Amino acid sequence: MTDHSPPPEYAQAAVSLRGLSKFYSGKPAANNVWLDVPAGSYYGLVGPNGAGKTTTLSMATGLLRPDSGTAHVLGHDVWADPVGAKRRLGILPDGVRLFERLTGAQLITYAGLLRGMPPDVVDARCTDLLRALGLKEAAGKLVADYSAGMTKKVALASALVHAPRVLVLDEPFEAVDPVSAKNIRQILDGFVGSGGTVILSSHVMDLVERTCDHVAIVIDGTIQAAGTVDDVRAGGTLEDRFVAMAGGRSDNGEGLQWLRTSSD
Ligand SMILES: Nc1ncnc2c1ncn2[C@@H]1O[C@H](COP(=O)(O)OP(=O)(O)OP(=O)(O)O)[C@@H](O)[C@H]1O
Repeated sequence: MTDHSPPPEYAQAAVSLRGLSKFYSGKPAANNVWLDVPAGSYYGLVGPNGAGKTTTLSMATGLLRPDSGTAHVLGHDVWADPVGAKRRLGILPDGVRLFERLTGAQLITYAGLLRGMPPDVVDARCTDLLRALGLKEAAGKLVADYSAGMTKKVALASALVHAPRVLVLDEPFEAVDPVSAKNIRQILDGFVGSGGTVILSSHVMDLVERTCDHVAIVIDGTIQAAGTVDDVRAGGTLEDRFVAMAGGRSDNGEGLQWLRTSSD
């Protein structure tokens, strides 16, 4: 029988990435990524467009098979023991593709039943989640008719219904209004407060700085800095550190003079 017990070196980490790489047409989208996300942390993953955040998170959660390297979730190898890893994971993937011909309530119910949960527990949690995320009125509406923010929220509810211990969220606040964002932050705060781990990617440095206790900066498919937010920002702001590392462009829109001169 295969032994799926966690190797001791991964026991303390919620997520451990070891040498994860993915190449497209010979170019690295993620290049030898090593990262330990401590259990109970609120971990931000930041980086410029195309840096490899989605690729890394997809490999870490079993959505994309790496060319090399391993990913463990609470000690369970995502590829060798997918059931063990995925039981503990809630995922909000990039560019969420959902069964849009279901209503919001049906989608959350489907996610719960797929996890093998008893129907009465699914029902109760579905009601709680719809209320907590402000979707109660839209429960009977087709997801196809949801706005982008509502879609994000129903996808988050579907990721939460089985009470995972690790949440991996790709751009959870994108397209979400400020009231809903605050609402989601409170839910995530409570989740981390009870010992859960949140990993989120975001382009909003201010949000990461205010919300997360740890952060990793990804540039060109590699982790350039990782640790507590205070360590990584090193006395400045996270945005300054990010821009310095990403090599901030200062061409001031040169080459777009035509945009500034009107012929009328
Ligand atoms: N399926 C694919 N086929 C080919 N190239 C890909 C594929 N997926 C990603 N890439 C490339 O890999 C690199 C990393 O992409 P990725 O989506 O991981 O970046 P990201 O940091 O999430 O970007 P963003 O912040 O814009 O969402 C990019 O250069 C992208 O073009």
